[in-house]
Parts: sequence; structure tokens; C-alpha cells
Amino acid sequence: MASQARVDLDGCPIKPITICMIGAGGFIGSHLCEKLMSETPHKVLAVDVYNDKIKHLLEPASLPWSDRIQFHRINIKHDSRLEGLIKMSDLTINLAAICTPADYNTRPLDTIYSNFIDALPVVKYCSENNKRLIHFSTCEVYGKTIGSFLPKDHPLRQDPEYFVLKEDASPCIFGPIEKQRWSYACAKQLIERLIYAEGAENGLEFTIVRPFNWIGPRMDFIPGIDGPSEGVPRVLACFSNNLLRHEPLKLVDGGQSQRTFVYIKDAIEAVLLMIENPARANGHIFNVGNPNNEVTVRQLAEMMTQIYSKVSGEPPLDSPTIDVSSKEFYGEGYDDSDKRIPDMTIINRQLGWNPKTSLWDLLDSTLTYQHRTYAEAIKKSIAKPVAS
Ligand SMILES: NC(=O)c1ccc[n+]([C@@H]2O[C@H](COP(=O)([O-])OP(=O)(O)OC[C@H]3O[C@@H](n4cnc5c(N)ncnc54)[C@H](O)[C@@H]3O)[C@@H](O)[C@H]2O)c1
Ligand SMILES: O=C(O)[C@H]1O[C@H](OP(=O)(O)OP(=O)(O)OC[C@H]2O[C@@H](n3ccc(=O)[nH]c3=O)[C@H](O)[C@@H]2O)[C@H](O)[C@@H](O)[C@@H]1O
Repeated sequence: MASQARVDLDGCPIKPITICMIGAGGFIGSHLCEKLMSETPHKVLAVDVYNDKIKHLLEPASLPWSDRIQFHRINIKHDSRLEGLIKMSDLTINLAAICTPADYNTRPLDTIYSNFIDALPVVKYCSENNKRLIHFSTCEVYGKTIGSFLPKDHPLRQDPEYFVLKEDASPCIFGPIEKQRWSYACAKQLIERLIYAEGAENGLEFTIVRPFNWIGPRMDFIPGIDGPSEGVPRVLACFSNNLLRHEPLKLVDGGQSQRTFVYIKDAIEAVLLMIENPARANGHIFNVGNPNNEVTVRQLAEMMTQIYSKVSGEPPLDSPTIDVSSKEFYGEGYDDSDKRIPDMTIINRQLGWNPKTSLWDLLDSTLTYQHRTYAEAIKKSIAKPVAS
């Protein structure tokens, strides 16, 4: 390993550290573990209730990094081993959360407990033991844009001041309490405020990450294959599932909401910079997204349909999309963020990071992965007679 030669952004050699990564078995965690094992000398204490997405990094024992990664099957809601692991580490990264919108209005208590209450001991142990914390929040803390409250044809809607989301300037605008969609964003906002206060009052060294729709391989699950048949994952997996099953893609409330998507591998580069440049990352909140990859959900559906047809060699359906109301799709209490463009000034200034991959390229490689991983399994599951 080229570990001796590695230097940080200020030219200082990077010392190997031990990282307690909570939620390491999830989508982002699996990519971060992969990066840390293949490109750095750091050690990871990987905490999660599942390890399917990092199995390839844990076995066999002959893997070159096998002495640098340890899996701990721990539910952080109730496990006294957590504090010990944080004490043994130089840095804690907390990724654990319920973070699928289908849960926010249907399981609001679990959502609030997971994103606020369960994160509290992690913050407390880091603060009390003088350990650095990188906490994963979300772009959803911004909620709706200021511009969304203007009339549809108002010229100020085109003014970036009314929609670009800035860590140190934009307000957090959520809907009413009965719109339980915002339970997640609100819990994330309060834990951000608590971490910030621990920094201000008790000197906690922290970095807060606000991901803007990171997507790529291993995101969520394909219903009925590696997750519950009735489960509703995030949009990438929903649309992949529809394409794999030759079903129309469901556009919630017309698919008019806008998102910027960033490739997981680009985003992981940003996290590695935060890990290895504490002096530049501590005390900051970072947007991590790709402002150049903006589409409406309808455009995303059209692009994925076109790319999947190329990847699979199968022609698209005559009617590739279908409209569905949010009440029908998510149930009562759903609401939506209208538009999400990250301001990149702070991450650029502190870490010099920029995303590289275009939406077309990232969807091409992700859908190639989805097809290779799931097409056969879907065919078999469709062919299987339903048990009576
Ligand atoms: N993927 C994105 O674009 C995105 C966007 C915004 C915010 N985030 C945030 O980033 C973090 C990671 O997201 P992800 O996409 O990898 O989600 P994910 O669901 O794939 O990963 C979360 C992991 O945390 C684990 N976990 C949850 N509760 C736990 C508990 N009590 N004890 C132990 N492990 C537990 C889960 O098993 C899962 O493996 C979350 O905090 C999420 O809110 C992600
Ligand atoms: O990824 C992020 O940055 C954050 O945003 C996501 O929220 P959202 O983007 O609304 O979730 P998706 O499920 O990816 O949905 C995106 C859009 O597609 C729509 N959608 C989703 C699924 C579907 O089948 N059809 C459809 O039109 C949704 O209504 C929404 O407008 C989740 O809240 C979190 O994972 C995360 O914090």
C-alpha cells in the first residue's frame, strides 16, 4: 500500500487512524468502507445490524485489509458496547438512520427516534471522550425553497437567491406538523443544532455532512428480491425495480419535483477529504452534491428508461411512465421538497472538492450494475408459481 506517501491538502503526512463507523452496512457506509480499505491505511470498526453490503470486504480472511476491518453487529438503540468502540477510535462517523421517505409519514415515531434520540448517545460519547465526530445529516433540512412560495410565473423564481441552498444562509422551511413527511428533516435539524451547540459550548470537534441525493450501486433494495415485496425504497431503486420488471415508472404527483443527483463515488471522495483534513473540516457543515445534474423526476424517469433499454437490449414500453398521486403512493401526510441545488462555496473553499460524473454516466454505470445484479433473479421470481 502506498500509505507512506499519502499527504493531506496541506502537504502533511496522513497518519493511520481508527474509525468507528456506525451504519457501515448501508449504502454510503459500504462505499466508504470500500474506499478506506482499498486506498488508505485506516482501520474501521464497522457497526451495523446488517452486513450484507460489506460481506465482500469482510471475507475471506485472506483479503489484504482483513486486519483493518472488524464488523460489530450492534443495534445502537440499546447496546452498551458502543461507548467502548467510540473510545477505542480516533474518529466516529454516524450514518445510522431511517432515511426512506416512505417511512417518514407512515412510521414517524421510528423516524424521529432513529434520527434524533438514537443519535444522542453517539454525540454525548464523542463529546465526553474528546473524540471527533462526522455526522450525516441531509439536504432535507432545507425543506422547501423560498421561491416555491412565489406564484408559478413570478420572475424571482429564476433568481438563484430564491432557490440555491447555502449552509450558512438559507432558512429551513418545513410544512405543517400534520405533513409528517417533515418528521425526518426536523429530527435531523435538531441533531445538527445539538452537535453545533456541543461544539460551541463543550468544544466537540465535529463535521456535519448534508448529502444531496447520492446515488449508485447498492442503494436500498429491490422489492421482493433483497427487500420486502411491499417495501418502497428511494427513487433510484423504485425506478430500477419498475424497469427490471417491465412495468411503467410511477411519477408521484406528475414527477415535477426537481433533484440534483451526485454519483456515490464522487461523494465518497468528499468524505475522504473530510476524514483526512480535520483542521479544514472541523466546525463546518458541508453540502455535498452536484449542482450540474439537475432534472425533474419525470426527466429522470425518461433518462433511466432510455439508458436501461440500451443496457438490457430490451425496447422500452409504449407508455414508460404512469402518474400516481402522492396519497396513493406514500399515504396521508406526504409532502415534497420542490427543488434542491446545493451551493458549493464552502466545500470548495475548505476542501477543494468538485463532483465529476454527469447524470448520464452515473446512471449508465448504475443501471449496468442493477441489470447484472438483479435481472436473472427477477426473471426467476416472475416465473415462480405463486403459492396457494
Ligand atoms: N443516500 C443519500 O443520498 C443520503 C442523502 C441524505 C442523507 N443521507 C444520510 O446518510 C446516512 C446514510 O444513508 P444511506 O443512504 O447509506 O442509508 P442506508 O439505509 O443504506 O444506511 C443506513 C444504515 O444504518 C443502519 N442502522 C440504522 N439504524 C441502526 C441502529 N439502530 N443500529 C445500527 N445500525 C443502524 C442500517 O442498518 C443501514 O445499514 C443517513 O443518516 C441518511 O440520513 C443519505
Ligand atoms: O437523498 C437525499 O438527498 C435525501 O432525500 C431523500 O428524499 P427524496 O429525494 O425526496 O427521496 P426519493 O425517494 O429519492 O424521491 C425523489 C423524488 O422522486 C419521487 N418518486 C419516488 C419514487 C417513485 O417511484 N416515483 C417518484 O416519483 C418522490 O416523490 C420525490 O419527488 C431521502 O429523504 C433521503 O434519503 C435523503 O435524506
